[in-house]
Amino acid sequence: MKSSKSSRKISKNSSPILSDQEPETIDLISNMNQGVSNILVAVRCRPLTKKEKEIDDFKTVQIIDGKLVFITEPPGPINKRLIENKYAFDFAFDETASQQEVFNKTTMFLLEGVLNGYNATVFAYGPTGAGKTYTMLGEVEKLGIMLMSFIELFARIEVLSKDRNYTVKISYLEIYNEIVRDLINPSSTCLDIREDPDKGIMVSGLSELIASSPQEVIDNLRIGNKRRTCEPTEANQTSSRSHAVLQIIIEYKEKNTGIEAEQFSGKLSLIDLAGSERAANTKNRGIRLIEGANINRSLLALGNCINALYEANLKGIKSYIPYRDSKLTRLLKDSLGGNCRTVMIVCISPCTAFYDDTHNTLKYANRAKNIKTSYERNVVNVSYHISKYKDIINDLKREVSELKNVIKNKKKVPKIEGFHNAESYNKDLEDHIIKEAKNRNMLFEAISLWDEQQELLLVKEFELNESYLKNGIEVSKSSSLLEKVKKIKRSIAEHEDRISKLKSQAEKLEKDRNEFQIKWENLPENASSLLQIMLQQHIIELTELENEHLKIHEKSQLKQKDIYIEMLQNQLRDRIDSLETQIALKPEIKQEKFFHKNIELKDHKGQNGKIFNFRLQGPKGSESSLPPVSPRYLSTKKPQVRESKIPRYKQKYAEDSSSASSIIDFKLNHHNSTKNLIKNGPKLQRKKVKQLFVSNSEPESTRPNVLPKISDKFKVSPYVLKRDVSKKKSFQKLNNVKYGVMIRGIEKFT
Ligand SMILES: Nc1ncnc2c1ncn2[C@@H]1O[C@H](COP(=O)(O)OP(=O)(O)OP(=O)(O)O)[C@@H](O)[C@H]1O
Repeated sequence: MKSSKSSRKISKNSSPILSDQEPETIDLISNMNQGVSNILVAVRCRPLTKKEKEIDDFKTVQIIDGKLVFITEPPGPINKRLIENKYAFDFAFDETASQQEVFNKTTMFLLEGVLNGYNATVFAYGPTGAGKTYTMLGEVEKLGIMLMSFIELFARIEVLSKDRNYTVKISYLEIYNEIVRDLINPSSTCLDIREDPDKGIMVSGLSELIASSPQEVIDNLRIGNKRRTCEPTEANQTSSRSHAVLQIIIEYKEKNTGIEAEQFSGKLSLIDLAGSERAANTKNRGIRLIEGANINRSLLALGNCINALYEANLKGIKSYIPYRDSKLTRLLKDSLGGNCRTVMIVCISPCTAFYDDTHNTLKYANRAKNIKTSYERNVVNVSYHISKYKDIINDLKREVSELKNVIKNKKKVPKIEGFHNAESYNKDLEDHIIKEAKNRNMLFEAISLWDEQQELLLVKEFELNESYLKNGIEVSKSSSLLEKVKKIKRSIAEHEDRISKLKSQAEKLEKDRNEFQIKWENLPENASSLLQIMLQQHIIELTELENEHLKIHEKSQLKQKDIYIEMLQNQLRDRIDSLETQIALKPEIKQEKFFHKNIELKDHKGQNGKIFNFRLQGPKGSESSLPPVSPRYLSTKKPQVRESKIPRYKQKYAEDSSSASSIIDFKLNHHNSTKNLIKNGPKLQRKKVKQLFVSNSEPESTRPNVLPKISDKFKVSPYVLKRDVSKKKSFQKLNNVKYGVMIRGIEKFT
């Protein structure tokens, strides 16, 4: 099925719905239809809750004239006087605005477009607990925009069905921790976002439900919402931790036009974004903190796209919009910049505690006001209707006359010696440029996908580790996660395969490119310099492309590092909690000594050294239930080893010896808990790991007595492999300890 797009504006006069609208909405719609603006930004301020009123009933937000928002910084110990800022928006709703009023002014006018083959998006943005879910989904007696849209759409379809055959499809997904999940059919996990040349942005494998009544949709939405990831946070008891995207696809064909009728399709995307939040406010830890980081990252990416669209608009140029920076922005690509009308409902709270978030949100929204994009109708071309032939013939005529002009101009070019050769070289070079650009694009795309999978792998492994911590030896609870991890690893391997093929293709193309210059040696100077310029320009473009990609790649690498650091912090926190519990339970263990030691393990050539931190044990007796660390952290990541003549742990000890950490000075024994894990734990672990303990024979004074630094990724695991006695002995000798440890993959010790 091929598609074509035709630009057509909805004329104000032909719009039956305009008569239903408030006068100010009519102007805004008319502006949008004329391309004066493409995004409508409305602010909605929720009332103070009962609890908030009890603490402090000062309101930081005042709404004036339905458009102006005044925000007042609450007086504090430093700022005694009130500082006020003012912002103007298309609409500003105060706490008294009803759900119906918000719907009528912000969403109702989009429905006509959607029923006529245009795209529209409404998203609620704002800090956690500011009223996004209330606005989009609503409550039992106070239906939100999603449900009201359905009721209104079906009512209109009933009227329009006299002349048209309509099909309504819905999909409902969430983006949680950068993973796309189907909320209607949850069996399909980790969906991929793709760009289809015909259909535009699409989520492969996402289920689409054909709906015949609003009730059916409402029922499905309710079920979907129960599956949505919600957790209580400090700021909101039922905080949505994911971005929920409901898409309504409306397809229609005119009746009585036979099979040649065009099929139009309009899409309404209704999005309840997860709350923007500051970690300090929410006091989130562990997985919540990672969620928060992911939420903020995707909202930041959304902000960056909005900024880039704004800048492009200001300069009147087409520039790079970083849609690829997050799943959310990739999904919203055709809902922000392209063929779409967008409404942003900015939810804020007047509560003093929200002041900073509210102000930042208003600044963010203020930028979004000025975006302008192009608005086109979607036409799926079943077979062009006879009435469209005229347009096509006119287009073809224009093309023929342009081509004629090109030929005429070419004839005017003076003949120069060697020009014929130059033309054929020119053609070869052009073909080559196209090939090389395609190859680079595919390579960068493959690397981006690889990056995404790596990020996903980190998140999943973290979840797996959390699951071990929570469920201990219950393998079944982790088995689906293990499956996912395996699947992701397979996908990473496939991407790596593809990347290596594309890289060798790129190398070959680069070689061909260098050979071109040799061929041009016999050409007249002006012809060869023309070709040189073309080649240089091509190289510059490739470099730009590469730089752009590198930026994206670097961001992803940083993101991976962030996730990794979060994981380690979390593990460390758990371990400290556990230690503290131990201490509380067994005060007598405080007397004993227990310490960490960094040991560098090298391969048989004395290279590829890895530093591992081993827990060195004092006398037996006390037991610890310290949480295990995923074996992956030992095996897959290469630690950065700093070059130094003094052994690292001694260096570190020398630096830190004065700041002794009391926690590490306690004697703790992992032996029993680890033995249990090995005995009862997942097969995988049983096979791979066994813990050996190293008795201390170091003089007391050289013991490192500080916690390992977070960034030293590989210091924390206590897992080592079973190996033969001779190797253990050589390790003992080397490290001056009684028992040695070995890691799989390291053949010998030096
Ligand atoms: N306009 C409003 N009128 C009355 N109550 C509201 C309004 N907006 C929000 N609330 C109430 O405020 C609370 C928080 O709202 P909501 O859950 O919609 O916030 P949110 O922005 O979706 O938060 P999160 O991002 O954490 O999911 C809810 O109890 C909701 O009922």
